[in-house]
Amino acid sequence: MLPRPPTRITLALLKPDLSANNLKVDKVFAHIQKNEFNILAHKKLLWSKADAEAFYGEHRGKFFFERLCGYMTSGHFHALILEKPNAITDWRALIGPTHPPRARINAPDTLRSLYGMTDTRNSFHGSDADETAKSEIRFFFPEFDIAQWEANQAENRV
Ligand SMILES: Nc1ncnc2c1ncn2[C@@H]1O[C@H](COP(=O)(O)OP(=O)(O)OP(=O)(O)O)[C@@H](O)[C@H]1O
Repeated sequence: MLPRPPTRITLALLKPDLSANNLKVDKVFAHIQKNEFNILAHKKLLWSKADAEAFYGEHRGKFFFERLCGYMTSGHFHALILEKPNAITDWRALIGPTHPPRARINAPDTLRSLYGMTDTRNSFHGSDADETAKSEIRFFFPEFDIAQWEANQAENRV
């Protein structure tokens, strides 16, 4: 049997504005399947202000920080671990530019173009690098054994 190509993992969020609409959530999940991501874990969460401030701590002090934390605590949202070769770049390509109005002009087929509302309410998140993905996965899924996942990857390669 041929070895499977190595895969990567990323943390994806379907933010509260999108998660409030089950029809949209179903469409996004269909899109995720169609683009051949493997969903390794999935949970629906409701954040406290402290949770939002902890996750978005790097943005503390920026003009949009309070708005961002208010938005992320406004309702339930979905967190997913997605797996695929190039999961990080593929998921970020699928969701598109951070700002939906720009996405509608420059990347009209992306999820933020289709579903995002404003610069803050942009409906999705995706990790931007391997190390960030791991730390974000630990934040949302402390029970997910990254070391074990990496060991399984290495085994599949021999
Ligand atoms: N100029 C802005 N005005 C309002 N909100 C913003 C602005 N820039 C970023 N945000 C909000 O802060 C979040 C985090 O910003 P960041 O720069 O990390 O963008 P990103 O990496 O594209 O988005 P994410 O981290 O959610 O994938 C954005 O997703 C958006 O909700």
